[in-house]
Amino acid sequence: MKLLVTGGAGYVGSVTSRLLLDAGHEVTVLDNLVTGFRGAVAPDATFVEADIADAARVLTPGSGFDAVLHFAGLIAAGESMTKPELYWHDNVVKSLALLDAVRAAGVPRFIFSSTAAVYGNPVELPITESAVKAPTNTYGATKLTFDHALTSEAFAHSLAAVSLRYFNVAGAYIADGHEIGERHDPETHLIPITLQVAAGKREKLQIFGDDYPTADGTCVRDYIHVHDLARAHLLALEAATAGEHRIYNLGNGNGFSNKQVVEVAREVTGVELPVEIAPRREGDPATLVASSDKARDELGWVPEKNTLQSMIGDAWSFYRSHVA
Ligand SMILES: NC(=O)c1ccc[n+]([C@@H]2O[C@H](COP(=O)([O-])OP(=O)(O)OC[C@H]3O[C@@H](n4cnc5c(N)ncnc54)[C@H](O)[C@@H]3O)[C@@H](O)[C@H]2O)c1
Ligand SMILES: O=c1ccn([C@@H]2O[C@H](COP(=O)(O)OP(=O)(O)O[C@H]3O[C@H](CO)[C@H](O)[C@H](O)[C@H]3O)[C@@H](O)[C@H]2O)c(=O)[nH]1
Repeated sequence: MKLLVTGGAGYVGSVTSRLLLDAGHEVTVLDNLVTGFRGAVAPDATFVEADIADAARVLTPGSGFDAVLHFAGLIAAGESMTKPELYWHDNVVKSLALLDAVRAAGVPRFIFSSTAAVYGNPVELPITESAVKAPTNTYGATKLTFDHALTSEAFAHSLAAVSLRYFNVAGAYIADGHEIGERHDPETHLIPITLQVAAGKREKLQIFGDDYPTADGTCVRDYIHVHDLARAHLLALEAATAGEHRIYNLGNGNGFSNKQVVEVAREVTGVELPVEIAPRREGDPATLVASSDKARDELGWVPEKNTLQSMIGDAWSFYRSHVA
């Protein structure tokens, strides 16, 4: 297929581009590099440095794209509480402009990076796709809003839309001579921050809150290896059906507390990581654990790298050779 990958200079988009290219697809990456890196774009993809709001430059009528995979966006849940306007603009206003361009160019399929953050504090665990959606942060609210836009787009204009609701993405793609991993600046995610401490780039790790209603008082998250996540996009492309908006949770169904993540990072890196308990971060739900049964049943998706050891191990390997 001829594919447009927005956000292909970022973490998940660059790994997925690699798998798409290796599967024989033709990939154009569109990214404005606001948080991404030119060097992360797959060398055998065509690169267009542009904003998604200007996607019509690439998605011209007759351009013949078979699908858009939309990874571009702002992703820091904490920042979305202090600078919400940035999130509404990038994740909704500009994403709607992208959708206009998709419609005008007649692109039949659209795969969207949605998030576990749409659910907020779950009423029941594990979280299924039909669970109550009550985001506790602006980031999740913007992603849910665009999910709604896709539902109406599929219904009204026969788009084959798929939203993949990722839980916490971790690890690096390390295969066939490629090493592609997470590189956010500033970094806000727990695992790479832990690795920065292990590498001596930060003095200590702050754990945001230890008074949550969880076994050890710290937040619990469901981590998914980026390689498994990228594979789900290839399956979603195959499954996308005109006039339907399909939605799938992608996680492992296992929750790990922030303290457990630190313990495994200590094992993997061999470094005694100094930790300080800090106040809660605004907008953080206590526990997020996925049910991915629907993705398993309908897409045939089975996560293969589902231990924290493998995720933190791959992230550490990438970090030492490419970031530190
Ligand atoms: N990383 C996670 O844990 C996680 C979890 C759930 C969902 N997601 C979603 O997955 C997607 C990718 O996440 P990531 O971790 O790879 O993020 P990332 O920050 O590494 O990549 C995002 C990319 O989008 C680009 N971008 C942002 N706004 C743009 C715009 N207006 N026009 C063009 N390019 C733009 C950035 O330059 C960057 O390269 C995001 O939509 C995010 O919300 C990520
Ligand atoms: O220095 C830090 C950084 C994070 N945390 C904690 O670690 C947990 C995980 O936080 P991350 O920032 O790594 O990830 P989030 O759960 O906030 O969010 C991530 O996963 C979500 C889905 O669950 C979203 O989609 C989002 O894009 C992505 O940032 C949270 O309890 C957070 O408070 C710390 O204690 N210290």
